[in-house]
Amino acid sequence: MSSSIGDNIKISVFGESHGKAIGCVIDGLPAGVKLDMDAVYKDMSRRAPGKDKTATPRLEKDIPHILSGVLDSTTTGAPLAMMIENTNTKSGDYSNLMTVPRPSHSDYPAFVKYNGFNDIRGGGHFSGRLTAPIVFAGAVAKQILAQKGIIVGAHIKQIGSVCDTAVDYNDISVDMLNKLSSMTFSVVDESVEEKMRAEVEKARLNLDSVGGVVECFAVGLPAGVGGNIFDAVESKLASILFGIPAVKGVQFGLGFDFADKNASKVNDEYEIKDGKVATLSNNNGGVLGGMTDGAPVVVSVAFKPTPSIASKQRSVNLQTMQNAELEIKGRHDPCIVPRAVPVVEAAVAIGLLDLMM
Ligand SMILES: Cc1cc2nc3c(=O)[nH]c(=O)nc-3n(C[C@H](O)[C@H](O)[C@H](O)COP(=O)(O)O)c2cc1C
Ligand SMILES: C=C(O[C@@H]1CC(C(=O)O)=C[C@@H](OP(=O)(O)O)[C@H]1O)C(=O)O
Repeated sequence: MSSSIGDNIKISVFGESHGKAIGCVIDGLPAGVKLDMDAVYKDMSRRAPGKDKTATPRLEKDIPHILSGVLDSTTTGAPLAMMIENTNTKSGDYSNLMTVPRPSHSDYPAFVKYNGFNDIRGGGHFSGRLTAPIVFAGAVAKQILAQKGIIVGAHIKQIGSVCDTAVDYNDISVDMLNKLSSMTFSVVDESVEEKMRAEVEKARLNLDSVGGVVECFAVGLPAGVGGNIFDAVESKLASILFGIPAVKGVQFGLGFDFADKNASKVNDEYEIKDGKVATLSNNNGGVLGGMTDGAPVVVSVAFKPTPSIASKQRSVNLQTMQNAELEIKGRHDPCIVPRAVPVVEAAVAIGLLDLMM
């Protein structure tokens, strides 16, 4: 299993959802970075489970215990190891799933790849719970980026059929991003929150789940960050974003919406603004030729509906090799998207920091 990423900042994530603990080791951090632990706790609690009806009822405090690499709240330059205890597991809910895999979860391919030795409880190492250490690493990365004038923030673009207000990709303010990063339900137009919550509640009451999109922005990047071909900003960020469980689509700028357009309508033309080169629009999401062009980086991330739903589904019994019916017990997110906002911010911050070191 490869659970490590990064060229300059190397991050390794460990643990299982129902094991003793989860955590990460971050190697390559500069020494002397004063960490604002309140900001770290804030991001951890934005993601933490058990908060409200849009989330799994599994309540975890998700307090990060730093084991090494930080002294007097300041990085020492040694690997930063961090651990979060799992305190609220109900493993009995998973007893039938090793023989009857859940549709659209990792159960079946993991059973085949690991010869049935994988820990299936709570999704094991494949669980969305492993995004807690990613958020921790991202909170550290965001603070280092902020010292360079780079701010990352994201919002819930869509849940089911309900959309947040469209953001002008060429006019993204630091104030808006800081506000989004301080919210537990991050939307630009606060009047859509109730409708989004209703969409999740409708799915939950129907013993179902619902998908959505998180849109993330990074402002303050100079032009020329990134590289060509496989070192492209898009390649780096996508490889981290696709490591988030349930992510099934990543697009930069207009992404798939470019397909039916003519260049004359969507090219990002240039102008000189305050003596500097600037683009008149930002349909490319701030990336050209794999490098930043100085406009905000804009990436949208599609999440599928949570696979574990309470209604009856068709599956198979891997012991008898017969068709089987499956009723999933347990505590699942009726929608992953609200809790995934800080996870997407973290993935983008980790990728950008790695590119900039
Ligand atoms: C924050 C977060 C919470 C999640 N919660 C659940 C959950 O409660 N139940 C579930 O079945 N899947 C949940 N998932 C998604 C599964 O972990 C994911 O669908 C599964 O590992 C299969 O991976 P894939 O969807 O990327 O193919 C969650 C994902 C994230 C990021
Ligand atoms: C615990 C978290 O989310 C879990 C992610 C998850 C999955 O299959 O991905 C399944 C559920 O696990 P359990 O059955 O143990 O409650 C979620 O609660 C978390 O995000 O911290």
